[in-house]
Amino acid sequence: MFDFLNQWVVVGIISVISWLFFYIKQKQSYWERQGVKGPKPLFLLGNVGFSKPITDNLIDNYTKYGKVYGTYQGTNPHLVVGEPELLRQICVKDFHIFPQGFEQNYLGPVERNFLTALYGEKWKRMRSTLSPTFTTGKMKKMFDLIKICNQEAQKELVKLTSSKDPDFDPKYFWGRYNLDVITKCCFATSFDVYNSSDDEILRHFVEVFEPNKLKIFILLTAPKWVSRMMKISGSSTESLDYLKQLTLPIIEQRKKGNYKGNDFLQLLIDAEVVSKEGEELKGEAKKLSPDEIVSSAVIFLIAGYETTSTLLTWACYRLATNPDIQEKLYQEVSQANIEDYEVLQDLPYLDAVISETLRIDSPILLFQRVPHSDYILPGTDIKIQKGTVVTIPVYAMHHDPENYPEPEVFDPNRFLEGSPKPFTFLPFGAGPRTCIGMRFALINAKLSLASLVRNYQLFSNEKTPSKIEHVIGAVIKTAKTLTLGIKPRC
Ligand code: HEM
Repeated sequence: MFDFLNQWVVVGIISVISWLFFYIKQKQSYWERQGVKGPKPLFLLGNVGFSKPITDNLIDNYTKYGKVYGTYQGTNPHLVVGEPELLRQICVKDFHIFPQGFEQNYLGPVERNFLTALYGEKWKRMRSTLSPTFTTGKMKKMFDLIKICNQEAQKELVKLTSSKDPDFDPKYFWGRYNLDVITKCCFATSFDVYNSSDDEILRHFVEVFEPNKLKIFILLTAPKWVSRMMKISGSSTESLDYLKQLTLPIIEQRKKGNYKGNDFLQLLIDAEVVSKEGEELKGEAKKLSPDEIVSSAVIFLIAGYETTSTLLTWACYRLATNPDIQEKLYQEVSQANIEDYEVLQDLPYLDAVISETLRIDSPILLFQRVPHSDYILPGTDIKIQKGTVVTIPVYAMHHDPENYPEPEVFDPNRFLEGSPKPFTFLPFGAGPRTCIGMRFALINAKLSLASLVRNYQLFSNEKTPSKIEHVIGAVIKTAKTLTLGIKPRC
C-alpha cells in the first residue's frame, strides 16, 4: 500500500518539476518567439548579470544585438529600447500608454506615496502639486541654503589640505556634502555630517536606500508575487519608519505656525494641492497630508542624494585626469561671481563640463516605462504586452559612437559646439516623467564644482586607480574606491 502511494508521490513530484521546467522555459522564450534578438537567459535567473558591471552588460548587449533587444529579469521579459525615434514615441507621444516609471514590487506605507511609484491621475495630481516647488524663484531661495552647506564643505577642505600630501576621496566627501544639503533642505535637520560616523540618524539616512544583498537578489530574480508576499521593497523599512518619526513632529510644529523655514520641507507644507477639473478642494484637502509630505521628502532624499554626489565624484575624477580641461574651467570660474545664481547659470564651460560628465558617467544608467495596455512598437511587429517593462539603456546610448563620436573621450567641447541629437542625451530621463529635481541638482553641482576648482587643484596620484572598479549590480554607477590628489591654488 505504502509502496503504491510512494510511487504516486514520486510521479506527482516529477510532473510538477517538469511542468515548472517547461513553464519557465516557455516564459524565457517570449522574445525568441517574437523574433527579437537578445542575450541567452540563465534558467530561472534570466539576464541579471551579477558577474559583470551593469555598464559592461548594457554596452555589450547594445553593440551585439542592436538598439532594440529582449532580456529577462528572472522569468519576466524586459524590452530594451535605445532607438531615439522610438523613445520619442514611448516617452512622449504615447505617454498615456506608458504612464508608469520603474517596475514595482511591494510598496510599504511610505513608499506608496513616492512620486516614482504613482501613475495615472494620482501621479498627475502629485506631480503638478510638487512641480511649483522647483521653479526658478523657489530655487533661488534654496540656493542660500546650498551656499551654507558649500561653506561648510570648504571648511572641511581647508582642514583636509592643511596636512602634507592629503588624499581626497570624492565619493566620501560629496556623499557627506549631499547628505548635508538634503537633510537641511528636505528634513530641516542638521548634524555634523563630516565628523559623525556612527550616529543613529546618519545610519538611517544612508541605509534608507541600501536594502541588503539578499533582498536585491530576490527583487531582481524572483517573480513579483514573491516580493509582494514577503513584503520586500527597495528601501529599508526600519529606516523609512525612523525618518517618518523624525519628520512628523517638525511638520506638526511648522503647521502650527511656530516657525517657517526656507527649505523644501516648508515648500511641501505650503504646497497647494492641484485638483481635478471641476473639483473644489476644501480645508485640509487643499494641502498635502503629513504622510504625503514625508514620502516626498524621502523620495527627494533617495532620488537626489546618490545621483548628485555620483555626478560630482565623476566630475572630479575627469578633471583630475584631464588637467587642460580643469585649467580651462579654472580660468572661467575664477573670474566669475559664482555665488550669484544668475551668473552661475550662465557659465558655458562649467555647463559643458557638467553635461559631458552626465554623458560619459551618467549617474543613472537606465530608466524604465511600463505600458498599461498592449502596444505594437511603431515600425516593427514587436508586441509589448501590458505590464512588460521597457528599459531605456541611457549609458549605452551615451557611449554609442553614432550619437557621440569617440565616446570614451571626455570632451566638454561637444556641448559647446551644438546640442546632442534629440533623445540621445538622457541623464534626467525623458518626457513628462523626466527628473523633477533636475534644476536643483544642476545648481547644486555647479556651485560645488566651481567652488572646488576655484580654490583647489585636483590631480591623479599614485593611489588613483588606472582602471576604475565599479560597484556591480546597481542602477547607479559608482566607483568601489577612488582617491585623488588635491592641493590649494596659490
Ligand atoms: C545628478 C542628479 C540627478 C540625476 C542624474 C537624476 C536622474 C533622474 C532620472 C533618470 C529619473 C527618471 C526620469 C524618467 O523616468 O524619465 C529621475 C526621476 C526623478 N528624480 Fe532625479 N536625478 C537627479 C537628481 C534629483 C534630485 C536632486 C531630486 C530631488 C530633489 C530628484 C528627484 C526625482 C524624482 C522625484 C523623480 C521621479 C519623477 C516622476 O516619476 O515624476 N532627482 N531622476
